[in-house]
Amino acid sequence: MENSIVKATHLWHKYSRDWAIRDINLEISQVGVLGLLGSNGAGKSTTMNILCGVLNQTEGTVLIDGIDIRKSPEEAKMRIGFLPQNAPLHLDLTVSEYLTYCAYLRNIKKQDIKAAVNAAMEKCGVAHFRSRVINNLSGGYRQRVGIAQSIIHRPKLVVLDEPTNGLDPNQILEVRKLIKEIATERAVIFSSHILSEVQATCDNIRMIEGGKMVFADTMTAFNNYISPNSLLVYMDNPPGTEILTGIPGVTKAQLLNDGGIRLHFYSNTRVSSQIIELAVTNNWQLTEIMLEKSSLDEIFAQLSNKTT
Ligand SMILES: Nc1ncnc2c1ncn2[C@@H]1O[C@H](COP(=O)(O)OP(=O)(O)OP(=O)(O)O)[C@@H](O)[C@H]1O
Repeated sequence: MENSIVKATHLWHKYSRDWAIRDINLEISQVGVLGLLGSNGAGKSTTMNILCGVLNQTEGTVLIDGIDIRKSPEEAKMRIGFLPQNAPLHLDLTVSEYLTYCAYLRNIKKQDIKAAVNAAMEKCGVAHFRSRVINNLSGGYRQRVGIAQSIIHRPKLVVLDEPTNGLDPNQILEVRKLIKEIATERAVIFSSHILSEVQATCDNIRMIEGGKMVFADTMTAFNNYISPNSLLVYMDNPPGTEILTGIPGVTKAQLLNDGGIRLHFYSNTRVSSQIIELAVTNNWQLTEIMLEKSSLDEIFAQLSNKTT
């Protein structure tokens, strides 16, 4: 049987007194993007640094392509590309000088360096800036160069720690597109504290909160899990709550102080269209209807409670 690209088992880490991460397990066997979502201080960077062998875990094991990163770090790290939160760029070098330097550090054979640098520049869309000093590139292009250094040795796993942080909306879209492209050939782990960012980029999601893994599944399962299950309705001529709770799928109708009604319903039921149809038929004079979405904090809280 083929080895998993990465398999982390029972990872615990303590910087000083408190545990920064507790019993994190993670396995990737396929190419694609896995999103590591968590609020600030949740433990994402700690996990990523351990996966990349930059930080030694207090407990647990990390296997990269079956190789224990603590026992055979050089061999394991040949299979990993890493873009830490602060990209390790040399601002005074040109793009091609910097990537050539990275290729040397990655022990690429001398005769193969030029081709490796060209391939990484092409893939990341920076070939036309090969002679430009990195200091003179925009944030988005610097991040592309950071991603280029992470794939220069064609690793099986690329780990990107908050790669879109600090970029403007257009740059974010471009970097997301690039991440998806590089993930067609390898496994990519991508961290963010922004839910929409992970939703837009990832096939699978792992959520960390308070150092613990609180959700591990596909993005589709996550979206189903967090799909809204309440809506707010405002009507000038509302019916009694007993009529509303009689609508198939509605579990509870709650009168609000501002005159609105909060309707709770089972997910996957088409309650809003039923309300609209009934309001027209019965002259309830519907003025406003909107789905209520949980905030990320609420989702974290729900998931954390579920697992503790
Ligand atoms: N070098 C360190 N020494 C002591 N504590 C640390 C160190 N680095 C991180 N921590 C603590 O470990 C916990 C997890 O931090 P970590 O940086 O892994 O979180 P994160 O999810 O990456 O957050 P952010 O998005 O803010 O970087 C936090 O409580 C943090 O304060």
